[in-house]
Amino acid sequence: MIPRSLLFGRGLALSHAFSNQNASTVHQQLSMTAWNLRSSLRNIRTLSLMSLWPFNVKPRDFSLPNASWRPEMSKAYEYYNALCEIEGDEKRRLWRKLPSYNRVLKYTTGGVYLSKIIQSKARLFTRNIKEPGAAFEYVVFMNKQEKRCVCVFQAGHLLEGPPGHVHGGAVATMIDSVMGTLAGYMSGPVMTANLNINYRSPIPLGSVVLLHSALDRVEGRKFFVTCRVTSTDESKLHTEATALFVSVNVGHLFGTRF
Ligand SMILES: CCCCCCCCCCCC(=O)SCCNC(=O)CCNC(=O)[C@H](O)C(C)(C)COP(=O)(O)OP(=O)(O)OC[C@H]1O[C@@H](n2cnc3c(N)ncnc32)[C@H](O)[C@@H]1OP(=O)(O)O
Repeated sequence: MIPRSLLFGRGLALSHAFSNQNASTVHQQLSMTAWNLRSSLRNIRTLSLMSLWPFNVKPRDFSLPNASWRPEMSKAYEYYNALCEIEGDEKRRLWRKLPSYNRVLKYTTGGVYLSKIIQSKARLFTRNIKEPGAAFEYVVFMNKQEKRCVCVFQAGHLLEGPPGHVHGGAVATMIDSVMGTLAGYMSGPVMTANLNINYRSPIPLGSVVLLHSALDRVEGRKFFVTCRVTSTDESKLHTEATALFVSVNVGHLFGTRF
């Protein structure tokens, strides 16, 4: 929607210009008015282009550094971010930092199940807490050529399970999300069909860990993925997982299949 002030505000400037007796001032004001009109048209064009964007406003990338990040998180981020600058074969970059938004598409139908209100309020599970650092703070770096990715994850205080440690379900959420992101990056839309997790050592609340995920093999529509959660120096193994992702067509995700 274009604000009324944008459409009509310049008209006021025009009528004001003609009420002025001084010719050179009128000329000057007319030029200004023409400039204002041109800039309004530019704004209108930008607004109409933005209305094609499936989000209300330009989405915020939640995976950029913020004040809640511990030095360990920033250090790991800088390490992998620097890898993104290195060019491999055919001048292609091996590593890529993935942006991360808090919602998928504004108008996914979800078939007959979701009302318009629920659709408009839908937010990605891992990005629905507004306070920076309170829950899932993470960034994913993808290496498509090597079919693997690394996620730097800082577990916030709202993710407590056993006293002082991260809830197993929160760890599973991150594992599923990171493995699913890798499988989806390699193949297009996927759904988790099977997820197996072995918890080897608890993750202290507030600590920073790495999730190393790799594509093991592909059989038709089936993508077998592995994941290891370790300390940032990789000396400690926290969790191991394997999963099967099945590639689905868009109709499966958007509800038209059901
Ligand atoms: C950090 C970034 C944040 C970004 C976060 C963004 C990423 C988020 C990723 C999170 C992903 C999720 O949590 S997804 C949400 C949780 N998952 C779900 O709700 C999925 C529910 N299940 C389904 O919708 C369905 O069962 C599917 C899609 C999995 C499969 O159905 P289908 O498409 O009809 O396919 P179907 O013929 O049944 O199966 C295809 C092949 O897979 C095999 N198969 C199917 N299920 C299984 C199974 N459980 N275990 C073994 N094998 C199986 C079949 O035997 C067959 O093998 P063969 O005969 O061909 O050999």
